[in-house]
Amino acid sequence: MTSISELSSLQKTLNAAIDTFKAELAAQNMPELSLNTSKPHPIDDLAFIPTPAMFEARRAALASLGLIKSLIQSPYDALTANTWMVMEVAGVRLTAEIGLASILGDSEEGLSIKEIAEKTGVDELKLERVLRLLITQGWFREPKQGYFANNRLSNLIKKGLPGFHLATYMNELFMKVATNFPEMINHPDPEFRKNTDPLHTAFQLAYKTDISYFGADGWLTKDPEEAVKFGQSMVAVGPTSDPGVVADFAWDEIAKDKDGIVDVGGGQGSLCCSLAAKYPNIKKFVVQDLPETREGAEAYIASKGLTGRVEFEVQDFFKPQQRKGKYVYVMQRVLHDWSTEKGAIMIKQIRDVLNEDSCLLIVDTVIQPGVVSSEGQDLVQSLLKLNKSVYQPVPPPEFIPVDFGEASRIQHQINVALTALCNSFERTLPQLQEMVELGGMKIKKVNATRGWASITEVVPA
Ligand SMILES: C[S@@+](CC[C@H](N)C(=O)[O-])C[C@H]1O[C@@H](n2cnc3c(N)ncnc32)[C@H](O)[C@@H]1O
Repeated sequence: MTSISELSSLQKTLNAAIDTFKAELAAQNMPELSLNTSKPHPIDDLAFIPTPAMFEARRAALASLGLIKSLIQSPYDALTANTWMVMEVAGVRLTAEIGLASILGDSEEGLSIKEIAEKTGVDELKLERVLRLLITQGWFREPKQGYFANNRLSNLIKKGLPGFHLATYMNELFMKVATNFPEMINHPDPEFRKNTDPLHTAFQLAYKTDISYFGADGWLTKDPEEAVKFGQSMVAVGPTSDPGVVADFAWDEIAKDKDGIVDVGGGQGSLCCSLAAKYPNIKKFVVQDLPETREGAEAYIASKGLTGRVEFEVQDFFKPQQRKGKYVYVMQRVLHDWSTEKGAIMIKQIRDVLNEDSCLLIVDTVIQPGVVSSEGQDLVQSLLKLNKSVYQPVPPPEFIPVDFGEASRIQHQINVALTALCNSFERTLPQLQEMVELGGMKIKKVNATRGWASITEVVPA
């Protein structure tokens, strides 16, 4: 592998990906993309689902762009930029907390830093420094010197929008936890290092507590306000995977002649609400979670106008499952919070109520390795072969890692974030298999979706 062929190959993949992306925009009569406007683009709609070709072109473009950046950038500059990346994360939280995006609204000319300072009460010179840093990373824009306006990214963190919860609660939680993460992994006590329970994590170190974050006696249970904020943040993670989960699986077929869908550990019910809106023939949706989630879930379900069709019920997923019948049980982003042994106990509770008319779906990411394929396939050929209606991922082109590198960043970020928060993790396929088998079940099929989640069909062993 010479560096010149690597760069040329990535450039070719990038060009093919961008050509496809532009052609898909044009085919859908969508406007050109721009970061120099306060207007959102139609593809920014949280419910937007790209065509399979557009989705794959975006993955390939992000993967090649990420690698081209690493190839071209001075490695020492990359190290230096990484050192202070944390200030960008802090800067996004600051702008969300002071409501800057809401203040700027959809003004194209923006507001002067003086007006912004008056409206937010924040020192203008300090804020200007933060904004200029954020602009280098695509947040906000400076239409004329000293004036700042929203763009497609900053629009997402307006108060009341899901992105606001990511940029505030989730941002702060993981900023704190991240500070102690190296100490967790490389703890002076070897017993702490080896421990895989949720009581030996960066969370306890950072928050100086001896309770776990999740669980019946955990941090969220003891603080209902915190539980509501966490629930809102989980809803906010949804748009990165929900549209694909809803669109890329035959939910109406699997739920046909069944009593309904039971979302075990379903949080505020965002998945059930999205499914209820798309599949009117599915009879009933039940969101099961801990008692402290009820208030937030019922408010969320009501806000979607789905009270009655989607109902909340209390169910501890470590205790025997109360719903016995012809149900499709779903566990989304739940097993990844627990060790393999605990996950197997949760799976066993479902297995105990399964009959020939019911089934279990696990919705979680399946972690792929970062290995670079030496026999990558030409992206143009792969895109030409894509089925237009049923989503199937394309194989990685030459020099693009199996996990599509930058395009799988969120999966890997959450994988490490889970380790830091509760000593759990996203699973590779063999790791998922191990947990499912320990729970007395076996994997029937793994279905890819346009997003980071896979839908794994699991049946009794
Ligand atoms: C990471 S969130 C996932 C929520 C939802 N499934 C989603 O995809 O947005 C994990 C959920 O598990 C719930 N949970 C934690 N321990 C539980 C238990 N013992 N029984 C039932 N739910 C529990 C939490 O309240 C939280 O809503």
